Amino acid sequence: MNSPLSYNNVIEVTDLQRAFKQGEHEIQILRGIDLIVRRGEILALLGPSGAGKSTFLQAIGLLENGFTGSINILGQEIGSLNDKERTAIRRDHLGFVYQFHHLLPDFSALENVMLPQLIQGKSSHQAKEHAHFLLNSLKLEERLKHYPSQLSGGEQQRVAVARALANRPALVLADEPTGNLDEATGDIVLHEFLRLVRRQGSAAIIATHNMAMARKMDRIVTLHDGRLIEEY
Ligand SMILES: Nc1ncnc2c1ncn2[C@@H]1O[C@H](COP(=O)(O)OP(=O)(O)OP(=O)(O)O)[C@@H](O)[C@H]1O
Repeated sequence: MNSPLSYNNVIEVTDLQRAFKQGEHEIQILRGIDLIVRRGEILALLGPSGAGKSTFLQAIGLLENGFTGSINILGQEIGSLNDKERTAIRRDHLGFVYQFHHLLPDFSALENVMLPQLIQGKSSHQAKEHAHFLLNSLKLEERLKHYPSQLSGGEQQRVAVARALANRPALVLADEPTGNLDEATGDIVLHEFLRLVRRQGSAAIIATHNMAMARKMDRIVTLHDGRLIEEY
């Protein structure tokens, strides 16, 4: 079997479908999504509210079941894996940033960024060094010992970005990562997020309503009527 590192495509999605029961009815939200993302590519995911962006990100982030179609991550067909193997893929190859940061409140900024690395098996020394590096690059060197409640919204979201990148994932999934911030702060955080993602060579799919930022990414895809349309 090839190692995940030998694959050029980080993810291949084929005919992904998802329906939800709403009362008596079944509503088809994703109607057959096809998408290939290559290593290092950064995609903006657009679409009106309710189009299914979060549903799509949850499916390809292996956070939800109930889908049909195929998801292949670094050459591994997800449908053929057991729960333990899926968890390992999430831990080793995927990073997540949400609209609300979901930081652990009783852990400092530094500890929040160390934790995923410790779970992956890095030594405390390695994890600390890399967390320092990420938080310094996000201009949080003065905030390492602060707890989330002692940080501003923009700072909390920058810690969440550092945490998502801590294990150098091949693919970062971000669901409106700056949706909770004012526009100016959101622009700064998204700008720094993109810079770090590019520097470490991760691919990313970023759901956003910020068109100006979307134009700075490599590709723009829009969810419309349950399908993905590529904008050229
Ligand atoms: N668990 C669920 N049960 C029933 N319907 C659901 C469920 N999750 C999502 N939906 C429906 O699926 C549709 C798509 O929701 P989703 O959150 O994916 O949209 P979105 O594009 O991310 O929207 P927004 O930009 O507002 O976050 C919505 O109509 C929503 O009501």
